[in-house]
Amino acid sequence: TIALQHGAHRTGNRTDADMARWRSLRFGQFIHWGLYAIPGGEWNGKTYNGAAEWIRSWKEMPHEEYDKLYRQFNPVNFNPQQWAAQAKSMGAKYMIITTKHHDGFCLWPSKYSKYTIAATPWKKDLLGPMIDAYNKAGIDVHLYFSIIDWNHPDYRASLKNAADSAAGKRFQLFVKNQLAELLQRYPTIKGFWFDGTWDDSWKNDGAFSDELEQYLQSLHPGLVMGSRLRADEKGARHFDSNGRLMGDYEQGWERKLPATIEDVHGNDWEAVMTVPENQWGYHAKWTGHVKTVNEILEMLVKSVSLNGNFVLNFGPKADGTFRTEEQQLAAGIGQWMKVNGEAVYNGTYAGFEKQDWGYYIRKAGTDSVYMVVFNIPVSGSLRVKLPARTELTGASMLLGNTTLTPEWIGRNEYFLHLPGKTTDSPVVILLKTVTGENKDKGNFEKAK
Ligand SMILES: COc1ccc([C@H]2[C@H](O)[C@H](O)[C@H](C)N2C)cc1
Repeated sequence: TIALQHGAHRTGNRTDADMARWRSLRFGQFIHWGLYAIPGGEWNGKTYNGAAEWIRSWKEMPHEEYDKLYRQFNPVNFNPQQWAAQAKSMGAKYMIITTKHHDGFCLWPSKYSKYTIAATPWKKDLLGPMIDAYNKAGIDVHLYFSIIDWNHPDYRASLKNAADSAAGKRFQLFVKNQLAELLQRYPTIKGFWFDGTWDDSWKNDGAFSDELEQYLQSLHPGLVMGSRLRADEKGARHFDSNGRLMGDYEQGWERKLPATIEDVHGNDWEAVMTVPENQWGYHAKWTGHVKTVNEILEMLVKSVSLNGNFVLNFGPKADGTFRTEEQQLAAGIGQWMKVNGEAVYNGTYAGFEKQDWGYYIRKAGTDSVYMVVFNIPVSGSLRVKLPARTELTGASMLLGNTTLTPEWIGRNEYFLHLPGKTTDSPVVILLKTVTGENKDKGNFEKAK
């Protein structure tokens, strides 16, 4: 291995209570909200086909025009209690809010910048009421923070000369001050979700990112921060130059999921997902495929079955309301979660061989294994293949609490026959299993 000062400082996952809590929550809501919601992907009658929150980078969007938008930001319909109630009914257990996206506009009245909510007609802090409302609804809040800051005069993508280096140093202090300010103003937050850390100016100063992470942990012990913050001294990101994960969980799964348990290398991880193909901030005209409730549920269940968290993104409008599609998704997901959420919360990799009908999820540290069925076979019979020396002693569908009698079909395989009625939502079955050492004679004797 390569000797590293600023690589990973830990092998294996964090085992403390704060990380166990993050791991147990499994389902989060991302919220991208800021000035980009005003144009909503459109400018002067033309549509920006990229991500709406990147419109400032669009050549048809004059920077000075974008930078005046704060003068009209006035979310008169913003109702944080409604936001929190919607998230709670959807079944989200944590929320990640953009405190400052790449454009540098701060949703809180930072004393280190003039480009904040205080300069808008709304004037008031948006983060405080939001965090309070979500916490009151029993939902943890994490703060998204972009290192890239297109508004700050000292931001440099790369440091080419002494002047750049001096600006870079001022900018690093600005970042450190704003993050400390956020922790001081919002002490109940549980973590930072860093973004915008791919430029050379950041990548080439692994020492700073390492010291910053340790500084933030010292201010707020237990803080959960993913792998996007750090670079090691050789410019490696997410995984250090010895291939070891930096940060508390792998944070690279953006609009994509791992395929198998091998893909996550035993690390904690989180996937973040947009509803349309690639829009985080509000875009007036979604084009392309808009994901359905069942598609989102499958991504959530697949993530949990592979030991990960899943975060669904919402992009509120400039006035503070959510678009109909997002309201309907939240309601549809929540309906399923009300009955089946127990298979998601505290869910972990079951250690069973994946079957075609869907996903196994083990309730952390227990013998309770859930089957979440997305593909009901034409036979209506689900093949359940258990690890060697494991016996299936019972099964029940959560919906209607219907008991299913396993039909043993040899060694450690069983059929579960679903009752005739069809359904258009994933079916969750709770399995009761016993493992070799403490099982009765049962079927293994016959099979010998
Ligand atoms: C260059 O490709 C990018 C860069 C940044 C992103 C940002 C999005 O604006 C959004 O904030 C997402 C979470 N983040 C990775 C996405 C793709």
